[in-house]
Amino acid sequence: MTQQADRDVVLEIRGATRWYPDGDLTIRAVDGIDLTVSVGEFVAVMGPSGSGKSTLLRLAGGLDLPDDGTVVVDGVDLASCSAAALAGVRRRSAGYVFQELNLIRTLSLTENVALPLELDGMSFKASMAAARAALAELDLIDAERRRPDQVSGGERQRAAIARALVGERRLILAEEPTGSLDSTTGEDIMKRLRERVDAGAGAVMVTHDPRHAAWADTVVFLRDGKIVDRSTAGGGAA
Ligand SMILES: Nc1ncnc2c1ncn2[C@@H]1O[C@H](COP(=O)(O)OP(=O)(O)OP(=O)(O)O)[C@@H](O)[C@H]1O
Repeated sequence: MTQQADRDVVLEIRGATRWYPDGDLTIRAVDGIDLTVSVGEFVAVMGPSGSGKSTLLRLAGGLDLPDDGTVVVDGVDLASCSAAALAGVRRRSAGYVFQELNLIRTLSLTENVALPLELDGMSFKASMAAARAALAELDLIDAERRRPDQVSGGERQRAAIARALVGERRLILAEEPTGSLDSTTGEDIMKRLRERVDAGAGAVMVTHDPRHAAWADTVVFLRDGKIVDRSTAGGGAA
């Protein structure tokens, strides 16, 4: 692999295993998973309830650490990080779109998107400028001064994607990002996410909806914590 190719890898998971005690038994929520994601690559994760999708996403974002195996985000091995360094990776490298979005209700969309940068020590002025650029990429600049409850559900989703990818971040981890949106708005969100990935990010998205998975390049299917199938998807091609 060339150095250039190495730099394009934003997520490298090797043999990741995460287990939970369950009485006398052990639940292997994630059981020896390998997954590599590069810039420009969109991976959808599907599988039945309890198959390990959320656990895998949490490991990828450093919200949880594996009991075995390695997770490398943007060249940083998360196991070697202190708690502070791990928080830094979450602010600088990997952005998470939670199902419930977690936008702060009292802040404008720009302030919401700027927040991770400000927390990372960037000046107010520079972080607001970067937030506006991230909002503009998702066609939200006209709504930048509004608060989350003053915009549509689709606009809130787009703002959450902008926040996940503001600044230098190149990895977006999304949990069913279309939530309760109607199907037209849901498709629009997928299209935006696809465009943002094509512009220079890697994405891993957990979804139950095959129409949304069709926007990905690769779909991985989990069962009992293992990848049981990988297939090539349409990447959004009509
Ligand atoms: N904190 C925890 N403590 C104990 N068991 C857990 C914990 N988190 C997850 N599990 C178990 O690990 C397995 C995988 O859970 P996970 O939430 O990753 O599945 P999922 O595929 O995301 O499910 P769903 O589609 O229902 O959200 C399940 O058996 C679950 O009960």
